[in-house]
Amino acid sequence: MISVEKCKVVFGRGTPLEKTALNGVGLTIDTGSFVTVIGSNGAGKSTLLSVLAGDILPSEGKVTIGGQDVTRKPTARRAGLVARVFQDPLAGSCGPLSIEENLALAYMRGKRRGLGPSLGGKRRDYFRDRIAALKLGLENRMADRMDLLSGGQRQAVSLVMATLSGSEVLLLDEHTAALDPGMAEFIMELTQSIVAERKMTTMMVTHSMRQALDFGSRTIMLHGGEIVLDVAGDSRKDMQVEDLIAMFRKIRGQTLDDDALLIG
Ligand SMILES: Nc1ncnc2c1ncn2[C@@H]1O[C@H](COP(=O)(O)OP(=O)(O)OP(=O)(O)O)[C@@H](O)[C@H]1O
Repeated sequence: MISVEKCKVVFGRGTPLEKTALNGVGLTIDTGSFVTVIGSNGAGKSTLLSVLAGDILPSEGKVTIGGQDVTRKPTARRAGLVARVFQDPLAGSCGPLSIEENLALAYMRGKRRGLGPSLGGKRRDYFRDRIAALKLGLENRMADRMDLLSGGQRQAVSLVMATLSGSEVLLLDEHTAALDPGMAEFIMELTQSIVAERKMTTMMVTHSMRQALDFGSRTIMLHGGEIVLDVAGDSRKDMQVEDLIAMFRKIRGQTLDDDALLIG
């Protein structure tokens, strides 16, 4: 289970540019559930994922993952618990290293051993099998540098990487936004099968209302660093994109002029 209690993140505190990115966010996510996160630009979505990943430590509040208090633990100390896939296919993997080396690094996340044992024969076969399962032909390119792959291929490998260290939490930060529609669809299918198979607790940030409703079982909306909407169950099942926008307007009492929210 993930638990976020009264989390506050303020950037540039005490300066003219001070910005409260998260304003006392509270959230509990059951183990194995898939939550989609929407909200206009600057709402605090990436900041929330960063707080869960440990890239940003909140100034107030508490974060618990799988019963462990990780509030003050930086990324490296929760690496075995949380995996993240970014919008930019170049982020989250190492371009100059081969596919195989990237997989080995991902496998070692959160473990206290050198890289050597992770590239032994058995492990190599396992990595190759996992990449072959993508059906992109990348199993024949295991020694190729990651930066030779297309954006979609790289996101597919990144998703496999996210599953290798046994992390229980998967954070997806607009991970299909930079892909063409066909590849985005493929990556979402892959995401769903990985999440279902590995039973990872998943949070997916998206600007697509369609994606937000089509995937997962719960949708939260952030605005101004606060959760302004949290829908699941029957009230979400028959919800349409238009309903979501109407709810947003009702809650905030303002018009929604962010076209990005309507995409998809
Ligand atoms: N490192 C930082 N330094 C200063 N301000 C920041 C920093 N990171 C984020 N912010 C600000 O905090 C607010 C929340 O940013 P965040 O990236 O979480 O929004 P978001 O909902 O992910 O937006 P987008 O959809 O545009 O990616 C924004 O006003 C942003 O400019």
